[in-house]
Amino acid sequence: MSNSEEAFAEAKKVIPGGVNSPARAFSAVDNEPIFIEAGKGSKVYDIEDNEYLDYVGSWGPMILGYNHPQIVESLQGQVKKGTSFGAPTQVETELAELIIDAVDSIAKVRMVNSGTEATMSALRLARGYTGRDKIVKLEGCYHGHGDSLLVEAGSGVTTLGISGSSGVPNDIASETIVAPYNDLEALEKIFNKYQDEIAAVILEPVTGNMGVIEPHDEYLENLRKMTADNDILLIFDEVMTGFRLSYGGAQELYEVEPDITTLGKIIGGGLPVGAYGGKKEIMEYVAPEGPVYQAGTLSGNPLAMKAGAETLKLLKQSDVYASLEEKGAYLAEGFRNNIESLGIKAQISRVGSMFSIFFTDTEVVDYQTAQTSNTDVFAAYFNQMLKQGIYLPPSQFEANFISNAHTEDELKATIEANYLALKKVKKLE
Ligand SMILES: Cc1ncc(COP(=O)(O)O)c(C=O)c1O
Ligand SMILES: N[C@H](C=O)CCC(=O)O
Repeated sequence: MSNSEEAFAEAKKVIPGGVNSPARAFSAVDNEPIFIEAGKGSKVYDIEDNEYLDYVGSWGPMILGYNHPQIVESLQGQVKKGTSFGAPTQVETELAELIIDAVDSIAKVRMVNSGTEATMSALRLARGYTGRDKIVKLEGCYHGHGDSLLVEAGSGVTTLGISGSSGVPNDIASETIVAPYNDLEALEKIFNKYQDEIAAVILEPVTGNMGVIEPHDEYLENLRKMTADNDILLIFDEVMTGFRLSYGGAQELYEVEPDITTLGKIIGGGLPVGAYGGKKEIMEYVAPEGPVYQAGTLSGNPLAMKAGAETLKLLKQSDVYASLEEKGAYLAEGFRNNIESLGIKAQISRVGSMFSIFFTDTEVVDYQTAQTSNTDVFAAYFNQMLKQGIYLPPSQFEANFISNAHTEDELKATIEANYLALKKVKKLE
């Protein structure tokens, strides 16, 4: 047994499935998780000190790479002062100001501890503000594990083929209406049927949790118009895309402003965090200013705020987004050349530094088409990459992330590994 196998066996005795989040389980790729000891830049090291070039990035937060010296230093400074007070600190205001400065649609923002809390709270706020109960979510989008949002969810729910409804009261699930991504006609029908009952539409503006899928041209603009025309709030879940696709997130990239935005991942610099923000008149509904209650013992935790603020300051000062776009384009072109020269049924989907490979020749535009990808081929591909020391998310229905720490040589090595892995899996098609 390897050290990771032993560690996994031990973990399974005391933790359900041996993992604290199902997405880490490796069961969809017929393998077992690697136990990580450390990370530095673009690399992670397992408990046997094997080195992996990493494209998981802690599922998104590590845009600057692991263990960035300035973030580590700022955390050390904060640890010495104290790790939690349950009282206001100035660093909460600092991070809020950085977010508001970056994201035009946010006038006020409330910090929470995870992306799940952010989306749950955003829904409660939308319901409290509009006085309506129904929510529209899009198939294959994942917004964390809140009751209202597990219906037809992506990420681990799709990876593990879980229905999403076990343990969720019918009365709650029935308030969620599901529509396909990239399909305005379906939404129009829903709006006509439930016109005065829908509080909000929530979506990942660019999806990552059914693999990366880009919105069709003008999809987000038209969605904005349709929701406004029907007095329905538009919630962009930018937990993954916020500060990832550009400093102002997907909404800056596509020039569409939602009413409420949810954030997480990058804004905590690798510590547990979430946030939701939006227009002033909507955010004024949040307690103690307004009637919508939401709270948290560790909300605005000074360590998370410090790491987040330091990360945003580093991102703001640099040309990181231009560089990530270049790296993403280089990697995607290399992968596409490999696919073409080997004649494999696969496609690369990429926006900025988020990308996925789908093993299908059907154009992937939504949840149904994402599911045409051959997950057996994906599993074999994943394992071939891992053997070559490339650590990818262990699921077809996740996004890969490039960080600012990835070098040109590392990207080149990844393209070479991709060629060899594709060559090996070709016979499985
Ligand atoms: C788009 C999106 N929303 C919400 C979440 C939930 O965030 P968390 O895992 O921090 O609860 C995630 C990731 O898990 C996500 O990718
Ligand atoms: N897809 C999820 C978030 O983006 C993966 C993280 C998790 O649920 O553990």
